[in-house]
Amino acid sequence: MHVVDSGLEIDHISKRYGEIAALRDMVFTVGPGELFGFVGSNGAGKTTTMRIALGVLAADSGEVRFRGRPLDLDVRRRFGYMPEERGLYPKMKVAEQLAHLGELHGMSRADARAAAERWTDRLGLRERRDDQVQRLSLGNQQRVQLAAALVHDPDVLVLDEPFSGLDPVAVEVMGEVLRETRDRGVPVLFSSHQLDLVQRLCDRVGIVSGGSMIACGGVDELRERGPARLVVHAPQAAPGWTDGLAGVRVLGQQHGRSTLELADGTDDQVVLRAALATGPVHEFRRDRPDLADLFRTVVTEEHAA
Ligand SMILES: Nc1ncnc2c1ncn2[C@@H]1O[C@H](COP(=O)(O)OP(=O)(O)OP(=O)(O)O)[C@@H](O)[C@H]1O
Repeated sequence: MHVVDSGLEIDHISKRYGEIAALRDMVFTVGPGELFGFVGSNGAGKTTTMRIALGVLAADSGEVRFRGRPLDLDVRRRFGYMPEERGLYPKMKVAEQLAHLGELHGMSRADARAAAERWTDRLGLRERRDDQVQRLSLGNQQRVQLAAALVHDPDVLVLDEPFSGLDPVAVEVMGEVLRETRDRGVPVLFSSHQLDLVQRLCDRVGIVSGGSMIACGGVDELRERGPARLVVHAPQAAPGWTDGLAGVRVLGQQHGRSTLELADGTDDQVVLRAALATGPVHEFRRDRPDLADLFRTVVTEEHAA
């Protein structure tokens, strides 16, 4: 029988903490070989979702499945997790700690040591292998945490804000490792407040607000849903040059470069002619809102509803 790998399915999860409804009917799927960015305001429910996805917290209702199976201990052992509250043993040495975690996930001692060596190399921690974790900088502790999530070659990777506090080089390395992991067919779910990074890295993104998924889809697909924009660089145009153009809203103007939002059906050639009437036009291009704009729009609409 051919079994379709449905990846990690979060199926209508709800969770209350007393009076607080942390999650209401949360639904999404991270397919095999998919890098999924989970974004939302503080307190939106990302960490709660991830903890339930890993089986470290129980849902009030709904189900999490991996490859069609509800979570049990065997399935959970094959998960890799980077929690928000970084749970490493502070006094243990880096390589020792990683090998220990590998063994806890069922690896032989030799395999666990080899994996610890491989990941410390890959994540630029070679020089730190024999340091106690508590002596490392926060960014390096985070690299160890990523190594800890990967050391047993997991089938699923779930990372709670893996990019926060990393320097630009570490951000690149982290991004590469996530893409490589995805390319091996692993579903990768991570949360972040760095929307530019999510836009650049992810295949799909989910925007969560008030404990529910309010927008979910391919990054380009979500951006396409937003209103069209024009970027116009007309250095001699005075502020107000678009006044009187129907369906045109000015989003920003700086150094002769205007970002305009066009209502549906607006003829951009009318805008071009108006720009040319001011003098030379060095740039004229269509654009779509980026993820940060989209986030602001959908979260504001949700709050207003
Ligand atoms: N142990 C707990 N006891 C009571 N309330 C909790 C607990 N953990 C989370 N909450 C509440 O549940 C809601 C969701 O919190 P959660 O940590 O999942 O959000 P988040 O999206 O991860 O936020 P952030 O971006 O700030 O990390 C919030 O209202 C939070 O205050």
